Amino acid sequence: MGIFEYMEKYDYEQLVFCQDQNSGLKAIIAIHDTTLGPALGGTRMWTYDTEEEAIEDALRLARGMTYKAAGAGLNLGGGKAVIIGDPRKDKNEEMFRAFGRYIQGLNGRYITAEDVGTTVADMDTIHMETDYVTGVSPAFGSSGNPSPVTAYGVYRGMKAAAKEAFGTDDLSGKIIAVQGVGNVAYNLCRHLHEEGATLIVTDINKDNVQCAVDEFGAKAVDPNDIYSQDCDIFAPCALGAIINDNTIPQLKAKVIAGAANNQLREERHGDIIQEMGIVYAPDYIINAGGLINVADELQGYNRERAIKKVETIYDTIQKVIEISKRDNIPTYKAADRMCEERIASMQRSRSTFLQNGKHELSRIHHKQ
Ligand SMILES: NC(=O)c1ccc[n+]([C@@H]2O[C@H](COP(=O)([O-])OP(=O)(O)OC[C@H]3O[C@@H](n4cnc5c(N)ncnc54)[C@H](O)[C@@H]3O)[C@@H](O)[C@H]2O)c1
Ligand SMILES: CC(C)C[C@H](N)C(=O)O
Repeated sequence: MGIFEYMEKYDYEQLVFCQDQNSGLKAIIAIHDTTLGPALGGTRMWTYDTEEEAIEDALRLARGMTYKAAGAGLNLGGGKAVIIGDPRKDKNEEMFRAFGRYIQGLNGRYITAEDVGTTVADMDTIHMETDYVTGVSPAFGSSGNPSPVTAYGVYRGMKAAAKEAFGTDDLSGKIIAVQGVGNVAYNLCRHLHEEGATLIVTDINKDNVQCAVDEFGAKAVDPNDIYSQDCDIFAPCALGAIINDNTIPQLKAKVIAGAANNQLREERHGDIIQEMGIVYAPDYIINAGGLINVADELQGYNRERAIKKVETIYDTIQKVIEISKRDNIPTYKAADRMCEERIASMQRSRSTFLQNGKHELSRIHHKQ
């Protein structure tokens, strides 16, 4: 499919290519929809095999952010950036400063933050060139690393999903299988351990696994065995597309609630797990805590206010479950419906003339 054809299919607004020979910057910024506000989404740095793969990733992730912001009740649109390169080898100051200038050139239509392969330090470098960046160091009055807040949101959403499946949101005594013990899941495991849950963990990084074993008394299993564990809740916190034809028959959990983006390989996998009676907490609803946290910076960061908003992920998951029951549709579809309705209602909202607004006549009036 051609790029314009793909953009038309999902109604993307803009795709920006950024190149800087000196630093080696090759970046793509995708802006999906700014109906609700400026497009906020992280910058991913990854060794894409082809340029097409990088474009596709930027476009797909940008659209995901439109839904994430709409579902979280934020006045933000969806965008995402990708930098082609190896985050362990190819980073340099000039690259992120050149990238910052490209973001500045968009004049606030796109605001960036961390994603896979980028860090708070990278955001600080971008911040040298533009204010349209969040997740900057707390030293600048910003919110820093979003992962612990994402984890708290996942914990809250997991409790709401557990309430639906087990009649109680108390996770003490529940057996929870966690896939990937990275930045988000480490913090999630801490909340679950403190509440008295029993943890089963896996990761391809042995140090991360050992950490969870030592600190939270977790049982470690091989990466391929995580799906078939006898557990109450499965928390995917590593990769996307892990709910698929191969893994679904292995699942014993009654709840799927984790941080990973794009958990369903295909939509039909969401239909299958619904039919199996599994309560699925849609990924972009349950993992919106990091976005909510960085978005708070736009009003002057207040951690208490951000955390209060992240807590409402519990209510949002409950709302999605209600829509799913009301309309007799799987939870992933219910979440999409809820977000699309919010965006559509803002698109329909009447455009009233404002004397101090952006209309040509308003400007004439002010000049007088
Ligand atoms: N960091 C955030 O604030 C945030 C926000 C929203 C969504 N997410 C999503 O949550 C997920 C985790 O994010 P993170 O920031 O913790 O990333 P991370 O890279 O810190 O952690 C991911 C972990 O998964 C492990 N892993 C990779 N492949 C694996 C496999 N096959 N089996 C088992 N473990 C494997 C990695 O070794 C790593 O420890 C990602 O999908 C990310 O897109 C993160
Ligand atoms: C804005 C960021 C915190 C975005 C985050 N990487 C996410 O996927 O939600």
